[in-house]
Amino acid sequence: MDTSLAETIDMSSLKSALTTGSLSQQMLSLASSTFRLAATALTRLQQQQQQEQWQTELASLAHLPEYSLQQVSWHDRPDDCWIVLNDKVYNVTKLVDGHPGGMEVMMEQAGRDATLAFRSVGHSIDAIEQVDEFLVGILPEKERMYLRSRK
Ligand code: HEM
Repeated sequence: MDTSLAETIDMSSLKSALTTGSLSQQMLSLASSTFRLAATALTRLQQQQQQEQWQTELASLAHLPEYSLQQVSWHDRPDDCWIVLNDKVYNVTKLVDGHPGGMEVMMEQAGRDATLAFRSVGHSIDAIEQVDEFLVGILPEKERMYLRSRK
């Protein structure tokens, strides 16, 4: 093959490879920006939904008395046992004896915030629904970690 023809072919295939490469890079970068935008929008939407859910829950709890963590800590005996779950205060005295997970685990949490301990057990839906019957109050706003009002 004549050298100048070979050079022309190589140059044109190189040019096309480069053009195709940069085009696919641009498409990749566009796709990744779109994905990032969609992910950000989804996160915002989830945060907004979570806020709305908290607002609704807060409104339904407005009638409850507020008890501070210090007040809850005074109820740390088997015959007077309170715990905090998700910023809400529960008088679980009647559950202590009959708790399916045992009295000891319950007493380890007596008078304390038991949110993480309760969650880490992986209680059933039934157990989570049962919690409501022991509800007696809510933490004051400055001590809440989950149920915050919109600022
Ligand atoms: C109002 C509060 C609570 C209620 C109504 C409750 C209810 C229950 C129920 C119904 C079960 C049987 C298993 C299930 O259905 O998930 C259970 C198991 C258990 N609970 Fe609770 N519980 C409460 C608080 C706690 C707390 C604060 C702890 C502390 C770690 C705890 C630790 C456990 C453990 C270790 C088991 C055994 C899990 C197993 O055997 O797989 N529970 N609870």
